[in-house]
Amino acid sequence: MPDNTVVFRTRGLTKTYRQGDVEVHALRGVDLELYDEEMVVLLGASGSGKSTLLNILGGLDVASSGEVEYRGLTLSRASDRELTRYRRDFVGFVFQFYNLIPSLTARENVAAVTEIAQAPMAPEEALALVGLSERMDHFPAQLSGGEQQRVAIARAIAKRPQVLLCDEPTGALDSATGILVLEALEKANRETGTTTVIITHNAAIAAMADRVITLSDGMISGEYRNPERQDPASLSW
Ligand SMILES: Nc1ncnc2c1ncn2[C@@H]1O[C@H](COP(=O)(O)OP(=O)(O)OP(=O)(O)O)[C@@H](O)[C@H]1O
Repeated sequence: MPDNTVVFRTRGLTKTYRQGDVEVHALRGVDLELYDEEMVVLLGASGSGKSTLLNILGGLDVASSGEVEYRGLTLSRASDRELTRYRRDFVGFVFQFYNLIPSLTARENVAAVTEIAQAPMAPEEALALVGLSERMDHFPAQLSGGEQQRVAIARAIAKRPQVLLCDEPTGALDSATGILVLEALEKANRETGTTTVIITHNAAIAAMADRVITLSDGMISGEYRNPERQDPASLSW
């Protein structure tokens, strides 16, 4: 169960992209708390700023103004070197496209990360957690899209990250396959206690979260807590 320890706190977060003379205000003052072990779904229309926010939380990008803290570490004032260490030690990422290395098996794709982590799971344990014990020696081209995404989840969780940031993890999948991927994320969150953020424009996914945050035009426009989390198997879209 999530507790009330704050993991992330943002204050007045903005991000402005400049393209020639045009300024795009991707984030326009985001104040947010994320708590230890919780499962958050971040909903919003295309262009609302979801990926921008996730990338700043994950130390892949920096804000234009405002503050972001991760357990007391001020990411908004961290050096590139500190951000690299933060990402390596604390953050797992899952993206819409799986970014697996085609010449390595599922097990080897996961091992490529666990070899450089401090106290990782065995690749076999991470792959079992996402239901892929029978597919460990397959190459990405021999796996379905949903299986490849589950390998990507195994790779992200095998280093036991404190936070798991998922950007449209089911965006490239049909609904039945997407649900298997969400089940893998649900199980990983439940069994490892990793604070998990899933961004999506698919409102049906919100029911599996502890808490749902909505972004519109670069600002938080809504937030609520589900009385209980729905099993992803019961979702449909
Ligand atoms: N590198 C960039 N340069 C310029 N503008 C950008 C850049 N990245 C994002 N933007 C713009 O910032 C705004 C927010 O983009 P962002 O990708 O965060 O939205 P999103 O909610 O994740 O959208 P989607 O669901 O389509 O991925 C959009 O208007 C986008 O065009």
